[in-house]
Amino acid sequence: MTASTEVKIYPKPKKVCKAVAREILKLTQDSPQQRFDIALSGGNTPKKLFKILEKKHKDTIPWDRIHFWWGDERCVPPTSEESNFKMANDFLFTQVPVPPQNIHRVKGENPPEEEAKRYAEEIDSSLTHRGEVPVFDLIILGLGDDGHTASIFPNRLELFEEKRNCVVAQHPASGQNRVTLTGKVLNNASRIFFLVTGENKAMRVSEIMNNDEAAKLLPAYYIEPQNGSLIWFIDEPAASKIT
Ligand SMILES: O=C1O[C@H](COP(=O)(O)O)[C@@H](O)[C@H](O)[C@H]1O
Repeated sequence: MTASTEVKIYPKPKKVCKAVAREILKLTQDSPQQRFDIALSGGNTPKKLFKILEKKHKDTIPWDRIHFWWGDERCVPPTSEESNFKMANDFLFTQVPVPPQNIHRVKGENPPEEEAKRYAEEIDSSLTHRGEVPVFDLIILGLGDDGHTASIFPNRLELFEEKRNCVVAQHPASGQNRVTLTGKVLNNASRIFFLVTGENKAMRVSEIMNNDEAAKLLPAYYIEPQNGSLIWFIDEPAASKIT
């Protein structure tokens, strides 16, 4: 964790998600006329965020200017309960006026390697670049219990040196294929928000925040935007072991 990293702690997951939703509103309103590219995280944590975006900001966020992407996706059909797209579709895209052409999903039903290549090309042809690396305006990340982020797992730390935008990675326990952005794309974002809630994340959060030796094995520790900002939005249970 560097000195420029901000850490915001809230009593409950709902407050965490309300704060992130307000930031998204502000960021998108502050860039009038421009498109705004957001990469979403998967897993369970963003569900509350999607509900709040719909409930509180349906009429105020300029949905037509936001393009939605994913930091990672499970290689499953879009109808699967495990699909990160399905979660966002059920709780956000079917509830707010996002133009369908602004939704850039990873096609989890395609052969994984082909899809990683196709998604990398779609990113390259749609986003602006800094150097040769695409720039997301905002990437929202989660933290797995094992310290993974996006689908960069602890056994794949070399993905922070990878030259491609996207690769296929396997979940270490289930072997499930995932398509994930690589470290160079994550760390080239203009902003990264970590959204972390729950006591089960407390140990990993404390290792990262305290710069413990153990953190060096955790992919989330290597999230450090080179030309952007990093904010951790955490609830009190997840922050409870920070010393
Ligand atoms: O597998 C995944 O896990 C992480 C964390 O998920 P959560 O359920 O603990 O919120 C998530 O950020 C990642 O995108 C996802 O595919």
